[in-house]
Amino acid sequence: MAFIEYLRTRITHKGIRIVFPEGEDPRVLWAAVEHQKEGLVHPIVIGFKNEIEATAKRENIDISGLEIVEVGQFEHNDELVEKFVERRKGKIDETRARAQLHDPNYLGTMMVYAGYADGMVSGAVHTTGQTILPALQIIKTKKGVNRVSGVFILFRGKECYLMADCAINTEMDAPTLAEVAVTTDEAAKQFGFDPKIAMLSFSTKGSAKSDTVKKVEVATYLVKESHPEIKVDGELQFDAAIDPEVAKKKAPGSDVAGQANVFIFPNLECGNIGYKIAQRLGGFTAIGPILQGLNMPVNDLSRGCTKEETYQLSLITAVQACIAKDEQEK
Ligand SMILES: CC(C)(COP(=O)(O)OP(=O)(O)OC[C@H]1O[C@@H](n2cnc3c(N)ncnc32)[C@H](O)[C@@H]1OP(=O)(O)O)[C@@H](O)C(=O)NCCC(=O)NCCS
Ligand SMILES: CC(=O)OP(=O)(O)O
Repeated sequence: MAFIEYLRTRITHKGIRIVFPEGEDPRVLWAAVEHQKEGLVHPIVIGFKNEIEATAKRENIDISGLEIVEVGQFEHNDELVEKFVERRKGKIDETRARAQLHDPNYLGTMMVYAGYADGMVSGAVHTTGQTILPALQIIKTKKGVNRVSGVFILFRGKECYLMADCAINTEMDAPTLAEVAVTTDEAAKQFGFDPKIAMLSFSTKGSAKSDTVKKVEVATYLVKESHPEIKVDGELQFDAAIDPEVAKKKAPGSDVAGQANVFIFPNLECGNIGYKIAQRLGGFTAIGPILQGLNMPVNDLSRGCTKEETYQLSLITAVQACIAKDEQEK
């Protein structure tokens, strides 16, 4: 089954509400309306009604019946202000909280936090920092997770891979890198993969020596030690990770090299550049960055995303919301 079809089968709860804070953007509006037509996910768009209507008219999108929340007009705004101040415990006062809720990303994030939406997708217009900072401050990390990171799912025909961290952590030491591997393993399993994780480097099994190679080697050790059940190996170059013939030469005996489907990059430069090369030169569809380690599903888009990628990321967000509901019900 194609990956997107598979995702649709994972929407196991009715009426999952996904909020889109960038309702004026044509890609976002198209994705929201696709959900409305399909009926699997209930979209809520944030934005100025007249601008949303103008986009709809220009792009010939039928928005009749679409739920629109105007910034500053949300009927539960006072409750959101109160909950925002309470959550930030002394870091924000009522006046600033009220003003910040005019930022659609803060409004959308607070709607998720307060239970008026089950997940949020933004970032088609805003930078990653603008999109995710409200989630880091308000939704916060899950118990046991120190750093949120961003994973991409890349697919081309039947080929499907995960790559992380492509989005968030500008500085990563060995324990952070190990945590990215562990949370990506969990995400991969949630989306139906049998993860085999390559901890990437410019060196394979000690072929080069440097502090950054050592960092990846230590991170691999930390994952193996803390989670012996995870299939992980490193440090590996990309060719040794993906090509069985190269793996035989560079990493003989490895049960991951040559067959990896999850790639953990040593730093954010590699991660962000790497996924974009696969997308732009390799012809892969890239869905993400999917934020891992947050308490509730909030996901970012690249400003270069297509309308289809926007729709696909919101489908993933809805699957994460279903998983969260299942966990709550346990
Ligand atoms: C994510 C990012 C915006 C965070 O900004 P920052 O200035 O480092 O954030 P701060 O250190 O001021 O922390 C702000 C809050 O977020 C939390 N935080 C920051 N990074 C976090 C992370 N990776 N995981 C969890 N929480 C995090 C902090 O604990 C802090 O919470 P608090 O206010 O409750 O104490 C920043 O790291 C960034 O811009 N990353 C690169 C994003 C990017 O452009 N990627 C490329 C395109 S995808
Ligand atoms: C994920 C990412 O790179 O986002 P943007 O292209 O918006 O910077």
